Amino acid sequence: MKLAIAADHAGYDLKETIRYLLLNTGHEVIDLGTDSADKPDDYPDFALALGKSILQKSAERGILVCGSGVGASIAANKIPGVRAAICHDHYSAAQGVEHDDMNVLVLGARVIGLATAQDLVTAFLNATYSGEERHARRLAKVLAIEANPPRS
Ligand SMILES: O=C(CO)[C@H](O)[C@H](O)[C@H](O)COP(=O)(O)O
Repeated sequence: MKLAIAADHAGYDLKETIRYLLLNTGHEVIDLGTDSADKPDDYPDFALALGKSILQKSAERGILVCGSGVGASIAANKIPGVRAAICHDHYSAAQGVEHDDMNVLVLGARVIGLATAQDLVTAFLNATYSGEERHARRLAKVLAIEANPPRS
């Protein structure tokens, strides 16, 4: 699969490990930074770059890493067309795709270990959106909110 991956300084080490794992399992990976754990930077910059790669279809799905996964999730979900979720368990990483058409998996590098991260990435990548009527109906409602968000 064609994937984009990005992290801030707090997620850099996990991002690099996952990137090599993905390359070793035959995926095409666009690395959108950051390039160091030592230089503090800002997660919204990487969430934006990754979100753009999804919107522009340079990547089918994305993996985003920050310290907790919270900030990156918040930032990524501001981008129309991005459906990002922080996951800590296998069920959510798979079901988020199957039911909700999640296209960005967000990981908290200061929260989960490598084995869990690997399991979540595998669950995310092996899952496909079911498109069943009830899920399509709910997703259409999500997209309607995105297209016309309440302003007050
Ligand atoms: O976890 C995060 C946001 O939810 C990000 O990794 C932040 O950048 C985190 O706050 C980094 O903290 P630091 O003290 O600047 O390393």
